[in-house]
Amino acid sequence: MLFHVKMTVNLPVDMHPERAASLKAEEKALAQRLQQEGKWRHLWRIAGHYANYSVFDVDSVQDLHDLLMQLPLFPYMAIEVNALCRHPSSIHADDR
Ligand SMILES: O=C(O)C[C@H]1C=CC(=O)O1
Repeated sequence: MLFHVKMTVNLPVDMHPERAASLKAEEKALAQRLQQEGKWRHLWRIAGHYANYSVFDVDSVQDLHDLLMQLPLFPYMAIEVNALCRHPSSIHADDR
């Protein structure tokens, strides 16, 4: 199942810079692992924002929820989820 996810990061202004750097490093490591595993299919920065558009390929809504909740930056993100299905005019056979 494919999901389009928007994540907007809002770190507290008073968060210690070392804590912020540590969370970002943990997030990056997990994000890259999930990309290598094929679960995090796309990761795009939204220009001008500390936010991203992502596409996840997971087995269920529960899997998506569990994945998002384990992200180190999860407590500091506003997350919007949209489920995707195949468009009848798409020429890409790997859409699903
Ligand atoms: O930077 C972000 O958009 C937040 C988050 C998503 C992946 C990652 O490494 O950090």
